[in-house]
Amino acid sequence: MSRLVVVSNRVAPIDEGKQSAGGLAVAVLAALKKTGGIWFGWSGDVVAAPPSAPSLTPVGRLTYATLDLAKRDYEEYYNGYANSTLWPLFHFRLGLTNFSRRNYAGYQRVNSLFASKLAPLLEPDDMVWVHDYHLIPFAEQLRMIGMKHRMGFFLHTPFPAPEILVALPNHEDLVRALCAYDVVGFHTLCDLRCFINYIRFEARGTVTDRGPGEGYYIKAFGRTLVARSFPISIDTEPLVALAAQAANTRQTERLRDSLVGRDLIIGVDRLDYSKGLPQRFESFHCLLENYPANRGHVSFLQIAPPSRSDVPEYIAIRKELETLSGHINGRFAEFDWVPIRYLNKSFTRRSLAGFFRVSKVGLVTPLRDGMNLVAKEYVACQDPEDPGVLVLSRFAGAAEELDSALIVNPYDIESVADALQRALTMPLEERRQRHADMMGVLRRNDISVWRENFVTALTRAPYDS
Ligand SMILES: O=P(O)(O)OC[C@H]1O[C@H](O[C@H]2O[C@H](CO)[C@@H](O)[C@H](O)[C@H]2O)[C@H](O)[C@@H](O)[C@@H]1O
Ligand SMILES: O=c1ccn([C@@H]2O[C@H](COP(=O)(O)OP(=O)(O)O)[C@@H](O)[C@H]2O)c(=O)[nH]1
Repeated sequence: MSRLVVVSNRVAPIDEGKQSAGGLAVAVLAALKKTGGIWFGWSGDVVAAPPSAPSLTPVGRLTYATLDLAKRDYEEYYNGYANSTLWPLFHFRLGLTNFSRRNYAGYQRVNSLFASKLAPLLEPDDMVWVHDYHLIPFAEQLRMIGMKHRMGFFLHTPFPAPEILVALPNHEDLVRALCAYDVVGFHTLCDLRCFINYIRFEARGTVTDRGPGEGYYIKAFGRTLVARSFPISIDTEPLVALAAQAANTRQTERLRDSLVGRDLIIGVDRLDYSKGLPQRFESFHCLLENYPANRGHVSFLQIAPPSRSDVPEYIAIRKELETLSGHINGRFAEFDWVPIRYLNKSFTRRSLAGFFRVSKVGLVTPLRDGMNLVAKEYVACQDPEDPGVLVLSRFAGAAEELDSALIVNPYDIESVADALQRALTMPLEERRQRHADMMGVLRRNDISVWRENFVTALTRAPYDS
């Protein structure tokens, strides 16, 4: 069997005890732990003079190969083109999308640099699996320096509708670069459809259906590849076990004690404008206004670790949420009850598992999200005898599979408040049924299935390199 070489911008913290707030790192680590191989990417450090060779750290059957970024690369590639151009555009936020030629050049430069550093580590039989929008040109760059491996790409964000993508000055170059892979994977059928439509109507390529669940053959820009949806998931059974243990840890007990019998609504998200946090806070406000019996009886815990804190839009959303939570707490708090507990810090998976377990409602309301693993984790952490209810945005990739959640439109503040009220008062039998349906989904499609489906597709894909 070929060795798997995974390439992503974010590599999970090498100290596994540390929390890694970000679904890609969580999911890729879970997938790679089983197969072994190399995980290549940015170390997370920004330094004046990056060393020329990657630093190699073997951990069991897995070797981490990481590179530091120079300040200029961090600004132009990561903060710039990846997170100020592609991220907002791929989340359908044209109004927040900034484009500069300088950042685009930085993006290409880092992709080329990373490809040149990975090439010497590759063995002839390796399969290369590249992740996410930071690294779209990676395969093209590897092929330019003569690498002939099978190469797959998985996009962890949504793929935008072609009408939005064409606003990007270099959209054609970007999609041409995607076509340098042998397999291109998306979370949902909706993302896949957007890609197919671009190929058909903008790139004038051909698209052939491979049959149910198998995706499409794409012929475009002189190459043949497979495009398909592979909904990412969680390591379901270990998380179920962790949550059962975490139900009685000291920390979980402290949270439970602090509630003194009140119901808890929980949200856990990187502090990102795609997560719909201001609208979520407004919906909780609306719940307290429209259903006053909840005042003094329901608390909302929002965990929001800061993310991409050098990008101006992320600074702005942080300020906005501070104002909003202060306003809502000022309006409703009592001497013995604070409606919103808003925390800008991250927690370990174990802590989160316990917090999810004691929460009556999991509130996951992004305006757009590739998948949203928190939605799946919340469900897996419930007590099947007395489960909480997931309230889930229709715009999270997870909604395609978790249709037994209460599905909401996060822009419709009042209807989210209604869904919260319904969740808080839902009869036990209905909660159990919805939970069992969703657990069925999470057991059928866990992280191993995601990895195996992708790797199998890559092994069998047309290979014209
Ligand atoms: O690496 P950062 O800039 O700190 O950001 C963290 C990650 O955020 C994004 O995660 C996405 O991947 C998840 C797993 O597939 C998915 O559930 C979620 O909907 C996405 O937002 C980003 O795509 C990753 O590259 C980042 O590492
Ligand atoms: O304090 C935190 C907050 C989040 N996470 C994890 O970070 C991931 C977030 O992934 P998701 O797909 O929900 O969103 P992303 O941040 O990747 O956009 C999930 O596995 C969370 O459990 C964590 O470990 N600690």
